[in-house]
Amino acid sequence: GLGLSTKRDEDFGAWYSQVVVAGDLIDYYDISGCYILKPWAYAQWEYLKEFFDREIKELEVENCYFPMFVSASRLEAEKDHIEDFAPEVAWVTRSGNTDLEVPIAVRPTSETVMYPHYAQWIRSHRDLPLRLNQWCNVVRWEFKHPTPFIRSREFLWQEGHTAYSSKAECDVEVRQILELYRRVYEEYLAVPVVPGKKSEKEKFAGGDYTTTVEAYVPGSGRGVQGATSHCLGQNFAKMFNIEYEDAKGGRSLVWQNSWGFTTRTLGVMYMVHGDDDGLVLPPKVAPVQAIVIPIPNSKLSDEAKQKMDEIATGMCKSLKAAGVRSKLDNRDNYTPGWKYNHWELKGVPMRVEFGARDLETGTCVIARRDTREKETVKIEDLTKRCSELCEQIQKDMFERARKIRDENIVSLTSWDGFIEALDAKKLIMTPWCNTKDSEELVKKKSTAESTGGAAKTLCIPFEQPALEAGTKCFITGEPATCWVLWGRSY
Ligand SMILES: O=C(C[C@H]1NCCC[C@H]1O)Cn1cnc2c(c1=O)CCCC2
Ligand SMILES: [Mg+2]
Repeated sequence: GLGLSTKRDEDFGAWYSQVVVAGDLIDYYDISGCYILKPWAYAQWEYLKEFFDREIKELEVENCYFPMFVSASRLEAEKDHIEDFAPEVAWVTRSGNTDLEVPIAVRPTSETVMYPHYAQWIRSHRDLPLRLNQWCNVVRWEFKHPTPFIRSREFLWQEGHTAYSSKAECDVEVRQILELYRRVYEEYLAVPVVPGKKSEKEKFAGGDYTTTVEAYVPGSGRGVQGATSHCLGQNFAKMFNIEYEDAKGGRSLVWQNSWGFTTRTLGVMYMVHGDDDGLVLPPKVAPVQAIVIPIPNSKLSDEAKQKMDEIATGMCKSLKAAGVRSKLDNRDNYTPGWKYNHWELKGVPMRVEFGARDLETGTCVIARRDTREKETVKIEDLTKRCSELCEQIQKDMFERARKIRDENIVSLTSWDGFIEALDAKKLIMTPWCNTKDSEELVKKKSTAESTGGAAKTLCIPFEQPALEAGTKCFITGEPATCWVLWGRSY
């Protein structure tokens, strides 16, 4: 289309940078790694937020808001894992011309902000479970190349932080939340994900175990961590002394979870579904699902043109009444061609073309953005058809993405072909002995034997293929204990 000068298969990174601007999602900002979320993108974040917020409230989670500033003493309370993140922490060191006595950190995540207060609030088993969530921004001064939505120095997310009296309750909730993340991707963003457990090397170091939903970006062949739900065990309870008097009068430490998803979800969706004409939005998150474009021609009398506008306005009204988010583009300062290109760049799922001839025949044309198929319908059938198409397009986009994802996962039982598969933009399932050393070895070998970047484990899928007794780990030859999914990743 007019807006994109780079084709997706030519240079995926350049294509993506253009498509997020041409689709009117973001504007660049004068501070590196920061982006402006324009209304077209923010509305999509709101759809995801609306769904997830409603669902966690069903799980009796309550929203709250904690300060974005963290004292150095609190931030450094969790020595072990903070040090390898330290370079990412942004600090406020002065106000006006006056240096602060003690620098203050900007939250990169809120465990250390919240948990000293959890320790104050949780005294008795009657104070449990405590389930809080906040929708907010966080700042991480990343040094890797920033990518809109995927990696930015400030991003929006929700972070849930819960405390229970038993590990069993944590284990249940971890998976309930992970299922909600799967639904965010598969039911709203039409992006298939692999739910699974992170390896010891890849998990959140401060926690007990990490579960994740992993997506696949065909354009780059990379895996991407979609959202994470961690069981923290009692690690933070020990650190912050979050203990309570249990029913028998004894003292116990709480068990905790923390879970988050971010605006990265949107970037993954744009990468998976976008094409050379721009964004392709799944109807569930499309701010406009049907754009109605009347195409008057010069031969029409004024009253005929007036009639067309009235009918087109009526179409929008009827679509809205049926729950289809529609908009009328009858601006007289743009040509139909310009409008087609404009709304294709923005990824609007359906375009309704209404021309002079349609006025006589009482028809209009629906053009699908995903398949580009066109169909002529009677105007009285338009609303019903668009409602049906919203569901059909959502389903078709998901199935198409799943087929492509499945075609790009190969299984290997030895190192042979591993690098070739990575270079062919594949993800790789292998039998594995599940040790940190073997994962380090794969990272080292994949760095040494290719220029495309190291491979890491994305997750140990909960859905495990059969593992024949005696199967060997693909890299160490030791007995394999599971199948694991490898890939280059964002
Ligand atoms: O943020 C988490 C764990 C947890 N935080 C709450 C939401 C879910 C989950 O992401 C891990 N983590 C990632 N990145 C960083 C930190 C960190 O703790 C701390 C310092 C800066 C960078
Ligand atoms: Mg990070």
